[in-house]
Amino acid sequence: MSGSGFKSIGVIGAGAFGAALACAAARAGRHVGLWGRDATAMAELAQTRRLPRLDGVGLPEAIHPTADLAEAARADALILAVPTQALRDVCGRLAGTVAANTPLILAAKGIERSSGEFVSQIAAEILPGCVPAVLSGPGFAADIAKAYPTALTLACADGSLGERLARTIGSPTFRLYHTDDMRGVEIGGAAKNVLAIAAGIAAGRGFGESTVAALLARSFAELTRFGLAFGARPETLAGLSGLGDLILTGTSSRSRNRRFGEELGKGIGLETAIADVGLAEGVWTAPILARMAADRHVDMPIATAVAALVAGKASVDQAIKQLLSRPPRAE
Ligand SMILES: NC(=O)C1=CN([C@@H]2O[C@H](COP(=O)(O)OP(=O)(O)OC[C@H]3O[C@@H](n4cnc5c(N)ncnc54)[C@H](OP(=O)(O)O)[C@@H]3O)[C@@H](O)[C@H]2O)C=CC1
Ligand SMILES: O=C(CO)COP(=O)(O)O
Repeated sequence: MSGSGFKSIGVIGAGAFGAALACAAARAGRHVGLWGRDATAMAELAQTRRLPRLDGVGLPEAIHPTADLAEAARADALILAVPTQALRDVCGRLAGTVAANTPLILAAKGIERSSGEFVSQIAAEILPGCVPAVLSGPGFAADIAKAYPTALTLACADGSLGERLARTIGSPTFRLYHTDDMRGVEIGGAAKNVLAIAAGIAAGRGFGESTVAALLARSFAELTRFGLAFGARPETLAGLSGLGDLILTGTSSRSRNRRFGEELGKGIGLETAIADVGLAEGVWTAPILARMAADRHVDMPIATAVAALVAGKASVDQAIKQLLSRPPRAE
């Protein structure tokens, strides 16, 4: 099933999502180089061909694990699947290695906390000769690796290139919708992580599903207000990468962001919760998201409460009291 997409893909970042996207690309008939920074771990993966982080899924034959960045970068298109706060550094390491006009599919979900830049802005700044695209939507890495039916959105300013990229890594079980609204797709992925922390806090604190549902509906209102203020299209925000991913992340304890919130809700301290769940992008995006919203006078009480919590400026009880003291207004 190799279709009319690009022949080879380099996946930069061999964590859960990078490995899952490598499996998807291999399933779509591509030759895949999978780069990870830990040479020992990559050699072990090449030998065992098992992905313990993804419930032991086997590594398809078409995937070549490597710790040589230049080797993985010699591909028709790249997928960048490192954490948002590491993206600038990794793009810098790719500069001088990656060929001009290479499409870069950005898979991280966050906003850079030092600059307030979205992932496509970071890539455009550090690798101006490449063409950014953004992949986001509801899909846990393990589900994608196991070829459970999933649907995500791939955004690229050049619509025909976006469609070609979607054909390159998409398949009947990895359904990729396409759009040219990159900003909308990257905002959905970044904001939903922060808002899912709030849903987790409510669940962890022992409140029922009614509370979580109300919180998620008001979270979606916040995500939409923020997105519109930053140039996103409403249909993108209401689609897979916005509402779709907010539903998945805000309701499933398999989400690290939601689990981080659950731990805080149960009274576990910040540092312990961070260590327990691993990468919860919302922890790092919350403060900058709240600041960007305040600068544009966008009302985001839930995201702002999460930002105060992760900065250690409010306790869970104080944040809840603050939210519940807001007068209900016209919906
Ligand atoms: N997991 C999921 O279900 C999904 C994740 N995403 C997004 O994908 C991104 C990555 O998440 P995920 O793969 O789950 O996270 P993981 O923690 O599983 O993996 C992150 C990977 O990035 C590597 N890494 C971290 N910092 C650097 C750096 N400075 N240079 C090079 N490599 C680095 C890590 O290497 P090392 O192991 O050596 O530390 C690790 O291999 C996040 O933005 C996340 O929101 C999106 C959709 C689904
Ligand atoms: O983005 C995700 C699913 O779409 C994964 O969520 P977590 O990063 O919270 O685990």
